[in-house]
Amino acid sequence: RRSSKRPRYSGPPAWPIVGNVLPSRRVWLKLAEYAKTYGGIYSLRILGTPVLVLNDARTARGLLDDKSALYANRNLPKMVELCGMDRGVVWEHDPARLRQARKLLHAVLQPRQLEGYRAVLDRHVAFLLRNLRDTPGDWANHLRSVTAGVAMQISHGYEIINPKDPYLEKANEFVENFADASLPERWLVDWLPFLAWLPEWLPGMAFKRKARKWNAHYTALAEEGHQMVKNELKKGTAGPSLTQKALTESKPGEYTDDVIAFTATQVYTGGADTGFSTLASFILLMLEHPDIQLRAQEEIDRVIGTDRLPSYCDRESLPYVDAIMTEVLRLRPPINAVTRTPSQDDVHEGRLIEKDTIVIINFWAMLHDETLYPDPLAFKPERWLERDAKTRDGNVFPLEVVFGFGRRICPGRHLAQQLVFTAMARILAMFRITHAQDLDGKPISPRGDYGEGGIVYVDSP
Ligand code: HEM
Repeated sequence: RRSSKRPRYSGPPAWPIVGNVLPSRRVWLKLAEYAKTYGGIYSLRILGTPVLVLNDARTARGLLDDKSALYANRNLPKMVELCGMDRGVVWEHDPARLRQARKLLHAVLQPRQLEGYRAVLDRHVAFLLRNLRDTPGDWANHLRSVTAGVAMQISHGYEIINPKDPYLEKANEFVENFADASLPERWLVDWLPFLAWLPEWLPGMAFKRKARKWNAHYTALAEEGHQMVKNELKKGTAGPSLTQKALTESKPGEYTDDVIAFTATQVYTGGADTGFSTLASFILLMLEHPDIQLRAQEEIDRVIGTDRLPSYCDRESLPYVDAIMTEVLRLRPPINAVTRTPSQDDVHEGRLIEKDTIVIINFWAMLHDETLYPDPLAFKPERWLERDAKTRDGNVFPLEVVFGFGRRICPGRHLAQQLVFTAMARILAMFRITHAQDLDGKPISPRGDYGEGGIVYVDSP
């Protein structure tokens, strides 16, 4: 494998055989720390697998935007494959199926198409406001419901009325399984794929039984959702959705049933928790920064008045609220890192990047780069009102970074901004976010612990 004489990117020293050892918790922090010594792009080797880490947005663009075809794949973790979770979008590795899936998502999630869902979005945000008014202590669940509700409405036209809805519970179970299966540090089989060939009855093979169970669960969920829309179409009651559009408006053979079913299911995977994570971070940050909250409320009162609620169309006239959204996503990106892999050997800046290298895109490091954002751990929306020459550069503006790069850029980025902006602006217009109080009248601080998975959200509000 090491036959080429071309130099490779250097990186931290590695142990023989095992190579570099990374922490199992918050690996992006360690990777960002290494960047201080080894720069915006450096290499690691883990159990013989070459790994390249991208820590700065300009370097990432040079690879992922400029050579987008070469870096369009994600390396497929063996556990994800065993679970059949490579069907859909995120881990889809069949180029023809991926093309269909991305085209379908684009057909529904591009800004012009989203206008058709504006009323759906406003209705779900209205439920959110009502729920927050009635039971504010349950704010995290209410935030979860709004993002889940919008995602399901768009994927299947499915209206969640009851939070204990059995289809929603199944979808949530899938999201958990999906996040678990995607964590490479959890599964030895990701690093030693031959384990997948050993019989299931051997000790240490529990992962195979789990994979079989999760595979069946995912298949049943995708088929159930798909069948539900087909039945509604037969009855003439199907509302607009990605599945309805694909089944009724596409040319024959444009999308297979299988691609439609799994792509629709991944709208929920991609959209529900990322939106929840962002809104939960927003609530916690507003609680910590009452001065910023007040300034945003003053802006809303001045620009919108009190006769109506702000909407997405007001984004340009509410620059401070917009800046809050940007800064929440910069400081607490819901996805801290993702991976890609080159489909063949590449030479970049005179250095060899071998085919099948795991390329880690470390969004966290990019969004906390102190040369771009001084005092990077502080929440300062005003950075985005007075953007200097460095941060005015679209290459490094957080909303151009946090949704990824190249061919696998987040297809839900327009929907995400519409939903998150509308919810933030309306919450600010309607409520003052303050600490709950205990029986003695003392303020209770939420713990606000962030989880560890692929999507990082507040586990214990
Ligand atoms: C604040 C909200 C969101 C953030 C920060 C976010 C961020 C991301 C990122 C970083 C990626 C990986 C991009 C890459 O590899 O370069 C991604 C992929 C994806 N996102 Fe989002 N996302 C958000 C909301 C959504 C929504 C609302 C949807 C669906 C409606 C969605 C659907 C997807 C899908 C399906 C993928 C996989 C695309 C692929 O692999 O080709 N996301 N997102």
